[in-house]
Amino acid sequence: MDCDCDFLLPCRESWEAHYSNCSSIWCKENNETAKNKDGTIRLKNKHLSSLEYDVLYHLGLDTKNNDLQTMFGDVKFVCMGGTKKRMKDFAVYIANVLQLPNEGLVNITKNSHRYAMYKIGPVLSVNHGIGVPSMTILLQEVIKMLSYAKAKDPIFFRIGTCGGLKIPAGSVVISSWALNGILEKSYNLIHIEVKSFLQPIMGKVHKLPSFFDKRLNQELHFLASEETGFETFIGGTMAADDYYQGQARLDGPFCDYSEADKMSFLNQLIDIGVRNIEMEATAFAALTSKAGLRAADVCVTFLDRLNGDQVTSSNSKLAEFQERPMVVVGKYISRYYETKLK
Ligand SMILES: O=P(O)(O)O[C@@H]1C[C@H](O)[C@@H](CO)O1
Ligand SMILES: O=c1cc[nH]c(=O)[nH]1
Repeated sequence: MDCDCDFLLPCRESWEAHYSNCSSIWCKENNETAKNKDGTIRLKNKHLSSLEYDVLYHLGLDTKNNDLQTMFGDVKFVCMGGTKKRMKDFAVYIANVLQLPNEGLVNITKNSHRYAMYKIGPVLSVNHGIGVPSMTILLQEVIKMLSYAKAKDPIFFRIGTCGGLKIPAGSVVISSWALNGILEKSYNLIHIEVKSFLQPIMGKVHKLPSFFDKRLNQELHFLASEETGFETFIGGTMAADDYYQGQARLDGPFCDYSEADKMSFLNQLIDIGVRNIEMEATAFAALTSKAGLRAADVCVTFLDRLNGDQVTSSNSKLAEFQERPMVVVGKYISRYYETKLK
C-alpha cells in the first residue's frame, strides 16, 4: 500500500519519530513491523513460525545447526558494501579503530560461496554484490539472522562507491533519500513520486518509500566535517538498475540517446537535489526502514558524471577513495563504541 500521508516529504526527523506521530494506515502497518520494545527485530511474517527451522541459504547458516544468538547476539553495526575485498579491508580497519584483535579473520558465510561476512566485536562487515537483487537477498537474510540472534537496535551502513553529480571525484555522499530513476511524473511531483523502491510482488509493483534517517545522517556529516582531505555532502541518490544506459552513460555496448539527452537528464537530476548515482540505495532505505532499522548509505564518488563516464583513476587512487566512507562510518562506530558499548 502506498503511503497517503505527508511523510514522503524530505527532512523527517527520524523514522521512529515519524511512526509514532503518523496516522496513515501504511505507517501503522510499518510501526507494527518495527522493532520490539527491547530493540530486537520483529519479523512480520507469520509463516516463519511454521518452519521447523529456518535456512538462511545465501549465508550458509541456519537456525538448527548454528547458535545464532551466541554468534551474533552482540551485533550493533552491520556494514555492507559491494565487494568482498572492501568488506574484508573494512573488518581489518574497524578492528584497528576499536583496538580489537583481527587475527584469524574468517568468512562466516564461506559455506554458501555467495558473500563474505566478517565479525569484529559488535561489527559485522559483509559484501552484497552489485545491484538491488543481490543486495536485498543478503539484507533480508541478515535481518532474519539478527532477529533470531536477538541483536538489539542494530544500525546498518552501506559503504559504497558511486558516480558524483557536479562534485569532485573522491567526495563522500551521505544519501538523504533515494530515487528510483523513473522520472515520468510532472516536474513538481518528481520529489515525491519517485522517492520509492519499486518492488514487483506477484504481478503487482509495490512502492516502498526510500528515505534515510535524518538524524543519523547529520551525525555522520558532523563527524565527516572533521576530515580535511575530502568533502562530504548530504543529498539525494539515484539508484539505477544498470551501470550503463541505466545511468545515462555513453560508453556501454548499446546507446539509444545523444550526448545532449544524457546531459539534460543528469542536469534534471541535479536540479531536484541528486548528488550521486549508484545501484542499491532505494531498496536499502526501503527495507531497512520497513524493518524499523536505522540505516545510512555512505558512498565515495569515483568520477564527476558531468565530465565523463569512464572510471579512469589509478587502482591506488580508487583504493584511497574507498577508504573515505570507511573513515566516516568508522568514526561513528568508534564514538558509539567508546560511549555506549565499552
Ligand atoms: O558498493 P559498490 O561499490 O558495489 O556500489 C556501486 C553500485 C554498484 O553495486 C557498483 C557498480 O560499479 O558500485
Ligand atoms: O558511476 C558509478 C560509479 C560506481 N558505481 C556506480 O554505480 N556508478
